[in-house]
Amino acid sequence: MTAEPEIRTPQLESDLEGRGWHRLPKLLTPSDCADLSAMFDADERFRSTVTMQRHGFGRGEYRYFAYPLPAVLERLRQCLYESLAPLANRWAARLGASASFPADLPAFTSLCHASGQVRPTPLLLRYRAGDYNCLHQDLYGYLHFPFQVAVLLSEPDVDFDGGEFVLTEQRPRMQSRAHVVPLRMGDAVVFAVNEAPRAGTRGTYRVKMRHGVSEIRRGERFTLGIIFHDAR
Ligand SMILES: O=C(O)CCC(=O)C(=O)O
Ligand SMILES: [Fe+2]
Repeated sequence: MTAEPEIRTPQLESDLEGRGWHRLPKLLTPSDCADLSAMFDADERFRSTVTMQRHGFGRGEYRYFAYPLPAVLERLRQCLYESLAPLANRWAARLGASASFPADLPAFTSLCHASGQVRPTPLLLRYRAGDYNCLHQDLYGYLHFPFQVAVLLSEPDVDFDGGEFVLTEQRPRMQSRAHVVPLRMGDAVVFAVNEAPRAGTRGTYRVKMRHGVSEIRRGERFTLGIIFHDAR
């Protein structure tokens, strides 16, 4: 991990408000990326494996980590949570939600566990030529943190072609808007899990976000997904 991730709050906040995503360049070093990708075959690290085509989720494979998480992931998850929790609370207030997110991840994890969401959600994804990830949301129960993070672990144009990270914003009474997030190896994207508040001329409205990955045309693409709420 590159020291402590540099999170510039005003930029993060205005990006998430304006378009639902913010890029964190070089969140992980190339050697962290290689170590994490290599973990894909370490069965003892994972609690379950999903073959996406079996569920109509797309094509490719992903694996949910078991607790305890690898040290670099645990540290990153805690540190990102702490940076994002104040904004999560501001969003909850604007969306009229009663949720209040504690300042640190162990406290939020305790809330998840108390409401029956006990299984870890961070995951490793592997795509090969022809694979893709359909637009979706990562909601795993009643409690959900409004942001999640994905870190690209492979290098575009070198390790793979295609495989763009995409997001859509579904806006009330308007056509959906699409985003393609430019990522290099080690870069991360912070994005809204579900609903994002947006300032309109007649007050705040809600935008529904979905994310996915376009088809990989060549090679192999790994991603680390960091979701903060645990699953039922
Ligand atoms: O592979 C990707 O870039 C997207 C992964 C994903 O869906 C996630 O991290 O939740
Ligand atoms: Fe996802």
